[in-house]
Amino acid sequence: MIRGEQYVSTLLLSNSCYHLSKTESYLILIRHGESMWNEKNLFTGCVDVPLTSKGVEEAIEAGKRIRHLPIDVVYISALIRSQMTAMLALTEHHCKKVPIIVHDETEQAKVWSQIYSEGTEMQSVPVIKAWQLNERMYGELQGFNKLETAERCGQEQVYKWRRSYDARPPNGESLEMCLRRAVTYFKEQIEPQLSSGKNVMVVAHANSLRSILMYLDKLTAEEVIHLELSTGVPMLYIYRENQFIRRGSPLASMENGVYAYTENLATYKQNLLDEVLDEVSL
Ligand SMILES: O=C(O)[C@H](O)COP(=O)(O)O
Repeated sequence: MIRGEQYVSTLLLSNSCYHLSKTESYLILIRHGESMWNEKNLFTGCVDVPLTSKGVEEAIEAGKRIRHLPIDVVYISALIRSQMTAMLALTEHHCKKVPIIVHDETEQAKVWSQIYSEGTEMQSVPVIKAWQLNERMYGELQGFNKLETAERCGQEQVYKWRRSYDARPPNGESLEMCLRRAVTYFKEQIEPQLSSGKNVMVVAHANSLRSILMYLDKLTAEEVIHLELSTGVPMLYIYRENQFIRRGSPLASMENGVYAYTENLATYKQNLLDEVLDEVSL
C-alpha cells in the first residue's frame, strides 16, 4: 500500500548513491560463503576457518544480488569467514564505497584508525565487528565430522544438537544461548541503526542468524528446528514502524520483484536506471 507523500521520494544524489526518505530502512542478512570446514563437513562453531574458492564465488554472487540495494553500515562477526564474505560482497556494490573496519577496541585503536578527510569518509561504509554475531560455540564437537559424529552418537542426538532450540552440544552453546548474545546485540546495536533510517547488512553464521531470524519472524522453538540457511544467500527485510517485513531473497540485481516491494525502493531503482541512461547518453 502506498502511503502518499510519506513515501514521496526524498532522494538525494550523493556521489552516485541515493539516500532514501527515512520512513523505512532495509536489512540484508547473509550467511557467510562456504568455509573450508563446511566443505569437509566438520563442526566449526567458533573455530576461525577461511572460505573455500566456492565460498569466495558465493560471496561475490551474493554481492551481485544485492548490488543495487542501499547499504549504510555493515556488521560482521569476529570470524574471518564472515569478514571475507562481507568484503567480497561489497566489491560488487554499485556505490563503490570502501568498506572500512571500525577499530574502537581501545582509545589508541580509535585514534590510530581515524580518518581525517570528510570527503574520503563519505566514500566509505563502516564495518562493525561483533563477537556476539559469531557462530554458536559447538563445544567438544568442534573439529569432528558431522556424519561420523551421527554414526557415533546417533542421528537423533546429533540432529537435536544441531537444530533444536535448547539442546546443548557437549560444553557448547545451545541455540537459546547463542540467541541470548546475538539477539541482545541485534536489539541494542543494530535495531537503533535501522530506526534511525540506516540501511544495514549483517554477515554472520548459520546459527547466529537462525536466532536473529527467530526474533525477526517471531518463530517458536518448534518452528526454528526446520530453519536451515544456505551459505551466501542474501535475505532482505524491510524495517518500517518498528516492524520487520520479510522480503525473501533477491535473485538478481534490479530484480523487479524486489523493487516493487515499496514505493521507496521502486523510486530508488528508477533513479539508478536514470543515472545509467544519463551515463550512456553522455
Ligand atoms: O559451525 C558449523 O559447523 C556450521 O557453520 C553450522 O553448522 P550446523 O549446520 O551444524 O548448525
